[in-house]
Amino acid sequence: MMQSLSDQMLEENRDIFDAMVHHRFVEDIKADRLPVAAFERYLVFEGAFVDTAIAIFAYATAKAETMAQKRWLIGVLDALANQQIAYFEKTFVVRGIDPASYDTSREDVAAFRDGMLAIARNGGFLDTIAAMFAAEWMYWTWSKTASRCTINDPLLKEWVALHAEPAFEAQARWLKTVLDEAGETLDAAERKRLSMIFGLVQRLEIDFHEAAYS
Ligand SMILES: Cc1ncc(C[n+]2csc(CCO)c2C)c(N)n1
Repeated sequence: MMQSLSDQMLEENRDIFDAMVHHRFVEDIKADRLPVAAFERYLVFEGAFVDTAIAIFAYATAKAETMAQKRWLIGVLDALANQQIAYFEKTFVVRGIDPASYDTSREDVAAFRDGMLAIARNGGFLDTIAAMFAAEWMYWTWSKTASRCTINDPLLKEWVALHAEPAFEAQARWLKTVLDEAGETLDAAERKRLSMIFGLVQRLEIDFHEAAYS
């Protein structure tokens, strides 16, 4: 039997995926030593990215092939706008963070945003699904481990818990299933191209998470 497309993507990009799930940002969270300044910088960059994710999933919704896919993606959009964005609105108030005083146009942060947006705007439906599978499978993987660690900052603990919970797992698994079903009828070149998107996203993610430190 042919290997599933998602397994092929994970296998071909194992080194870069492992580098991201063991990034110092992740290791610092697991050891409960993420510097406050790094967390707050990350929160501003990440809040801006969640706004971008709404645009990415809106492109995916427009390009979806079936009504079942559109219905699922509209659910994702609802969760982004009403749960994820709400988390940032609350967090910025509680911590007295002014997002306008941070530079979200810096190169590493912009490269992630523009790279993800370009895939969604210029690519086909599966390109966006591959990119978001890369982003979400990676978050779910490290958050599952980190959620079992002691995290003293309640807002950081909440953010990690959000990505370890069943609703987020279901979202990551949905992306995986879409890829695996489509992958059965794709030729080797197309499967390779989608796998390379997975790798590109991990590289952009590594730089994005490094940006929290400077
Ligand atoms: C930098 C960065 N990369 C990946 C995720 C994972 N993630 C969590 S929610 C969401 C969008 C739709 O569910 C994505 C991609 C993140 N939050 N931030």
